[in-house]
Amino acid sequence: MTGAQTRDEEQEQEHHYLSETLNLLSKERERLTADIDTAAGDIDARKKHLWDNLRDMDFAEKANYRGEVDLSIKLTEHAEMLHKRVERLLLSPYFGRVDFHTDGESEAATHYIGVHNFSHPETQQIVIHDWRAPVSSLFYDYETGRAAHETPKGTAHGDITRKRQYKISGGRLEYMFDSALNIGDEILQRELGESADDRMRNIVATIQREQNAVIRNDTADVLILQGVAGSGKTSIALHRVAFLLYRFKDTLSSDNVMILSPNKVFGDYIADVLPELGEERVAEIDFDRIASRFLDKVTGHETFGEQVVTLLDRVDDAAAERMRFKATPEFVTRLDEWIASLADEFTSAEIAQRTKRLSADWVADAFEDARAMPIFTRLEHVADTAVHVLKNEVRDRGGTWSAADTNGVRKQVRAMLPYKDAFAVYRTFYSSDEWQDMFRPLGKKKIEYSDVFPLIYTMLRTSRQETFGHIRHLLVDEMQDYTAVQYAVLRELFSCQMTILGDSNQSVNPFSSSSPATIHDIFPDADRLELCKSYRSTAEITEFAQNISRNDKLVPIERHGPPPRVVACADQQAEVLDLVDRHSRSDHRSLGIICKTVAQAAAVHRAVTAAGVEATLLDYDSTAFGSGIIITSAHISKGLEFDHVVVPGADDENYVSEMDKCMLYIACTRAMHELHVIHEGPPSRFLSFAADSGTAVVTQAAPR
Ligand SMILES: Nc1ncnc2c1ncn2[C@@H]1O[C@H](COP(=O)(O)OP(=O)(O)OP(=O)(O)O)[C@@H](O)[C@H]1O
Repeated sequence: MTGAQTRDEEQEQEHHYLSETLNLLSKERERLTADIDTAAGDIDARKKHLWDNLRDMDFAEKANYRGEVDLSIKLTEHAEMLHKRVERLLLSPYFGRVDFHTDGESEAATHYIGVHNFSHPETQQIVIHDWRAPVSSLFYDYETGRAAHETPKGTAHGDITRKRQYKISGGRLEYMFDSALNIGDEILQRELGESADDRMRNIVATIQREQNAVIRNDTADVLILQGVAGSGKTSIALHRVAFLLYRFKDTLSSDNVMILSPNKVFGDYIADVLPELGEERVAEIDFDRIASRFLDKVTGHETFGEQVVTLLDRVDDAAAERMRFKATPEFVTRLDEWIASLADEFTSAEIAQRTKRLSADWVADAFEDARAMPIFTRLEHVADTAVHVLKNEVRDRGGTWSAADTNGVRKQVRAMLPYKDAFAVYRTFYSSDEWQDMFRPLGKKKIEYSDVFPLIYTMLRTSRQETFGHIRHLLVDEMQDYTAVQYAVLRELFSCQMTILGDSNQSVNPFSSSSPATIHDIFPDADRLELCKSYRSTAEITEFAQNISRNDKLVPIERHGPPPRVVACADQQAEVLDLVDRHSRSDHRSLGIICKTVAQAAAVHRAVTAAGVEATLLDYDSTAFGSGIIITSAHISKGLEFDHVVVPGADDENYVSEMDKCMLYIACTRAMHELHVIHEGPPSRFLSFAADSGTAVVTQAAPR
């Protein structure tokens, strides 16, 4: 009875605290709205004044006035940003509370934790702590009992006397839990049980301790994160970016961060996480865009997607061998050695202009002086110096110097190296008998994907190129799909901190994937962390996927749902339509129909839309994720997730190779709540476990 009363009292206190907080936030919103309106009026008035008096102002006055207008605009933008934060806090001001009794103090202090910091406008006391503040680590890293956190005065030791979690939506307290543990399972279970959103969402209220260690690692220059499917790698990496932006706010801004994502759809899917965390979106790039930037004027080239499509269609042993050859760190070493040896092929010769000459010795000295430069930049330097010297001599004697003279000198210097450009250097790398089969262009003007990054690397190492000098943190997702030479390219382009994450079980190209150990060899000083708990899927779906491709380190979350279904059917299209119908009658929102290839996905899309169902096809040209029913290939579905997943075409003739097995694994691990795998002929060999292990319901579709 007393306990119940206490609980009631506590509930009342919490409701009271919430309404007080909302009150303060509302007042702050009003104040900011008024500030923004006044500032907007002020800017308009200043602009008008400037316009009306433009003729009477001198240059300095105009510049001064414009500076003031710019400053007012910046201040207004800042107020608008604060306004947005307050609006967000009004919906859900906080999600956690920690009461911490610092040693030597008379009582415990209560700290509420939310997505943003908020201080009382009059007393300046902190009402809500930003989740990234040092004190908030008490919430993520400790159970009740002894704990410590950093303060400006040093480490504060003491006891956590209470930990509480809240779910507040639309400004209403939906539920709260006291938990002695790290982050109580109940809220986590509820969050995970919800429907998938159209976009990736933030997980700030339920970050787990091992995930927090990744987020708050602020010392690693390069951090390599291996994590099983659904372990929160991508979410955690984005929270880590938000944390670093907060932690280093004086030196790091969103303009200095870039995400290297597998494709544009994925970029769109994750685009909201940082804004939800109060940070601006950051720039994105993918390897295909890097390839276009360097190669568009040099040669046509296969894309990664095209390579995957070709491999899924048919594995050509010779092509596989070429991929393997170019995927290793040793290959980069050989290419480096080859590039370093180019200087030995330079033969200095006399440079002759109409009336003047420079001796071969002069050229050799100029070439030697520029030894720190990449070879083609070095040649340009020699040519520039020669032009400069000769031009001055000619002009000193009253002669004239023309563009043709400059070109003539350049041509002569270029001819001292037997290679016209980086492409010629790269082709010659394969001229030995031993390696000549390793370079096989796809026709006259197109190179294989496996040559794309070796060639770009050769370009970067043989002449100075524009790099991403302003980027100070690069996040690389799907690390297993990139080869050593791609990492070497990244190192040339980005001399900055990196967070590199992926899962070796989800490689899409078995001939050119990299393990965390290989990547660690490339970045020997990197910190290596691992996430083994899988959060996305029910335990049943995770167990099913484990049977396709086992990872003994994986720990499934204890969340249950219906067992996956393996359905034999006579008419696959009809079965897909049945499942679409069944999904539309469920409480869940998203359905992913994931095929092995884009061509298969396009065929299913045609059939489904012909039956009047609205669905989005995601192929290699897609740029946005979309919502509702999505039909795509396993490769494109990487990183995405859906409430329900249907995998059509799970026949033995379709899923047969190691690469197919990877695709099947990726497709199945996209499901959060329900998984249906369907086949018309004999089921794939990778599903043979299903019939006898009891990890799935194996059924025959009802006759139609
Ligand atoms: N601590 C957490 N609290 C709530 N949800 C979580 C947590 N960690 C992960 N999740 C959820 O698990 C799912 C998988 O997360 P995410 O996509 O970041 O994982 P991943 O390791 O990148 O997956 P994959 O490699 O399979 O694409 C998401 O729905 C995410 O919200």
